[in-house]
Amino acid sequence: MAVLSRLLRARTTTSYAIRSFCCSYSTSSPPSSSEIGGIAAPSLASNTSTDRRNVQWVFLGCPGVGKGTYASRLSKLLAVPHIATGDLVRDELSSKGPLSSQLAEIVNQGKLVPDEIIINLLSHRLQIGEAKGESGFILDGFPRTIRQAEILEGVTNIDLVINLKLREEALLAKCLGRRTCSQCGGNYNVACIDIKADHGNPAMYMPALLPPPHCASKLITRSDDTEQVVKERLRIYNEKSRPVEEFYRIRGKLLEFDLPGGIPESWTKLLQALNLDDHEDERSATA
Ligand SMILES: Nc1ncnc2c1ncn2[C@@H]1O[C@H](COP(=O)(O)OP(=O)(O)O)[C@@H](O)[C@H]1O
Repeated sequence: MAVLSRLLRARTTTSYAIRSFCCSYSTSSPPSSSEIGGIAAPSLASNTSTDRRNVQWVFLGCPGVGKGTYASRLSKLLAVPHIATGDLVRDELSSKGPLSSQLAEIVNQGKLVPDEIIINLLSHRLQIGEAKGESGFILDGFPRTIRQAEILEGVTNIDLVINLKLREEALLAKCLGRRTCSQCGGNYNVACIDIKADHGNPAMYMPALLPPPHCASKLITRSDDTEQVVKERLRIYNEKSRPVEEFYRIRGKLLEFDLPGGIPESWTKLLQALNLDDHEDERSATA
């Protein structure tokens, strides 16, 4: 991981040409896979075997789709770190370090942070993980541009990219409904999405995820979750991040996943799509 973090940094701050990448993150043969709906979903066995490196997955999807929710659940299930670049940016903002005023302005306008800054934050996070003995990762919010995807491809192999999808009309409401408990850090959503079936689209119901009573008076909203800023983030996603889906689609790494409804239903279906449903049963049985 230290090598990965150093290479990431070198790759973006200089014109460093990476000729080879040889460590446990090198180009080992891709994990064995089973075909699901024409998409190669990894078999867990290949990713957890000790003679291979751990999973290296990426989550893509519009703001509000739920990348953080599902990436964090998978990270616990697979025992790999969930690394969200949005969280790294928010940590930097709250640290009041030298970058924070520049970052605040960018984030509060819904714009993307320059690649150099994001890669430095990510490299630093990977180095800390290395020191703690972490291996593998589930990236959430990175890469968000073709350039970031190319930089990542230049330094390591990504096994799988999960593209979470939700109907457009639900995304804004879900962003505006997000709340975090300022004390325990728990994430909730006060929006209840109830879309009727129309024009061949099925109905969709996502209940609110309400906080427990002890968090209810401590809820905060992200400063960039206002209607104007979310609309700008959605516009930027379509302009800069949508092409990243195609980048991975043509490389045969993209798993498209339409969220069918609320978390219990979507989680079960996501595990099935990833061939991980047996694994969760085993975990609960041995817990
Ligand atoms: N990979 C990235 N490249 C550039 N900016 C980023 C990246 N990841 C996060 N950011 C910045 O952090 C903000 C919050 O990111 P995130 O929490 O992932 O938001 P979202 O809910 O829009 O997916 C983004 O709007 C952007 O300003």
